[in-house]
Amino acid sequence: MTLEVRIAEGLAAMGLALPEGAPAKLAEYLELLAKWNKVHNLTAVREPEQMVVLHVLDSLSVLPHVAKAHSLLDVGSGGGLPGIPLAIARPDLEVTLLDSSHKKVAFLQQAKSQLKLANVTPVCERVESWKPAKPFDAVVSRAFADLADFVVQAHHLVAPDGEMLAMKGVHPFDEIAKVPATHRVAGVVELSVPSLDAKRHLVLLKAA
Ligand SMILES: C[S@@+](CC[C@H](N)C(=O)[O-])C[C@H]1O[C@@H](n2cnc3c(N)ncnc32)[C@H](O)[C@@H]1O
Repeated sequence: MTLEVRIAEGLAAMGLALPEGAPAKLAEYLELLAKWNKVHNLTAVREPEQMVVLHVLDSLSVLPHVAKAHSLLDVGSGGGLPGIPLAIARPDLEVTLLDSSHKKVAFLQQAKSQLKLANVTPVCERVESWKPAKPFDAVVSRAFADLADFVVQAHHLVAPDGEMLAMKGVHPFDEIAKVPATHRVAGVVELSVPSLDAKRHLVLLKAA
């Protein structure tokens, strides 16, 4: 089975209808990530089936929860996760990929140009000191920081009626207890990722 067919199968299992050509582009992204990974060590996940599940399908499990957003910031994007799969799934969504590592952002620039992702903007900055021209409707992170640090470091980047979304594994009860009083947990959604034998939760945070 090709990567593209495996991705299409996973998307169908999740009930996600993506634009024409998206599975091929997602496969091209994984191939580019695997190629760069040989030299630059961008992600510990290297096996193709694991890349499909842990990178593409895991990232896209967030898609229904950013349906109303017009702009999205991926904080600590690394190799572009979850931001690049979301940008491929939603060409109308303006996606900014932020990372403080020059090496990671060089890869994100390459991915933008090779995959022709007109809606993607890579940025090399530290999140806590970055001052963009406009705040974002959705500020998302995966494997970036605990909830309290995510709120403290990234809250200034969220539009007044926007939302922060943190991708987590098991229900993060302990982290939720430490969310600063400036913010409230608006919801904790259990995410379903086909072929993944582990828990996934999305924590939604809003200004209190
Ligand atoms: C564990 S990686 C996660 C990458 C990606 N989100 C994923 O799920 O595969 C965390 C990333 O956060 C970036 N990072 C750490 N501190 C940062 C900061 N203060 N501002 C921006 N990026 C930061 C690191 O360079 C790294 O690429």
